[in-house]
Amino acid sequence: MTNAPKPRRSALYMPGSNARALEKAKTLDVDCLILDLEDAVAPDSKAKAREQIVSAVTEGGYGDREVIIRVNGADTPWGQEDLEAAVHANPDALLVPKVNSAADLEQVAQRLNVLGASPSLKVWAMMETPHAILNAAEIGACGHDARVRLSCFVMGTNDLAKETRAALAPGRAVMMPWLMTCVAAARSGGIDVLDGVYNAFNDLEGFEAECRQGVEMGMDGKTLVHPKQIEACHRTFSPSESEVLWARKINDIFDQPENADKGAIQVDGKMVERLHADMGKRVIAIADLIAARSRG
Ligand SMILES: CC(C)(COP(=O)(O)OP(=O)(O)OC[C@H]1O[C@@H](n2cnc3c(N)ncnc32)[C@H](O)[C@@H]1OP(=O)(O)O)[C@@H](O)C(=O)NCCC(=O)NCCSC(=O)C[C@H](O)C(=O)O
Ligand SMILES: [Mg+2]
Repeated sequence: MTNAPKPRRSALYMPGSNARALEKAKTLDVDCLILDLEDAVAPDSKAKAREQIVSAVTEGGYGDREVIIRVNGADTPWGQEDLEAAVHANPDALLVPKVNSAADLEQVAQRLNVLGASPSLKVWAMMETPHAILNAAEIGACGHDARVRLSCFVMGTNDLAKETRAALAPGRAVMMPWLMTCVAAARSGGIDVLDGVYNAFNDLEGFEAECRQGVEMGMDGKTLVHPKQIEACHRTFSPSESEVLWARKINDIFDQPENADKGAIQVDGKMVERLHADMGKRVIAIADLIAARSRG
């Protein structure tokens, strides 16, 4: 089954130890918030960050933003307590770091059931290790197993660079095979996939170029490290007016009775098939959902 369309253009990380950021997030026009207990939090601050995240999520105030808690891995001293706390807080999803295989996600799913997690709680997977890339197909296939709750991949390009020693350079040529493998694996499992972060948050030109690259690759959105990045991210990942007009036009044409028996037609000098109309339906659905938001 494929995820229902949902705007996930932007997913802003913030350290759970940063109370100001957790509060400010309530005012930011962002689709998803990733409240981090993992790499953005120093070991001595893990307990405080966990407490702050639980009380922030329990208190609420994040409106229609999707709230995701990134826990520490099960093999760390904090993983089990993070999972318990996150189940108690009941966000929209848990983000599991450094997933290596489908078995890793199955273990998390079992633990969530033991802890009595709400059926609405989803699981997102960080794709950021060499094993994750090599096992991307089996991890993506978890999208078809409702017990595993998998709904989204998040690319971890910093960890991929660290683990492989590949450069995280402008253009990302050397990362491209891994990124596209994960796009294919996500789609094969019917789930979404978000691009990695752009660390140089003051370089908005470079950031926007990387957003455009993500759109071309088929990413659903991008993970962000700073509020400055939200505007360019939404500008790039939102369907443009001309894309929406085109999508409506070809759907209207295929809906006309005289085209009921046609599989391919000519529109404005282009060959258009029903698969293009289906692609357009997704564009229209995402555009309508963005427009329906009170935050704009
Ligand atoms: C990078 C930062 C440490 C910079 O922080 P700071 O120097 O405080 O920024 P500013 O002074 O410019 O902040 C201006 C205002 O914006 C708020 N702010 C800043 N960042 C955030 C944020 N991420 N979320 C919410 N609000 C934020 C400040 O509070 C200021 O507000 P105000 O008080 O009203 O003036 C910082 O941006 C930061 O911590 N970013 C997130 C870092 C993070 O979470 N990293 C982990 C994920 S990245 C990763 O590793 C992905 C993956 O795993 C991989 O392997 O690639
Ligand atoms: Mg990482």
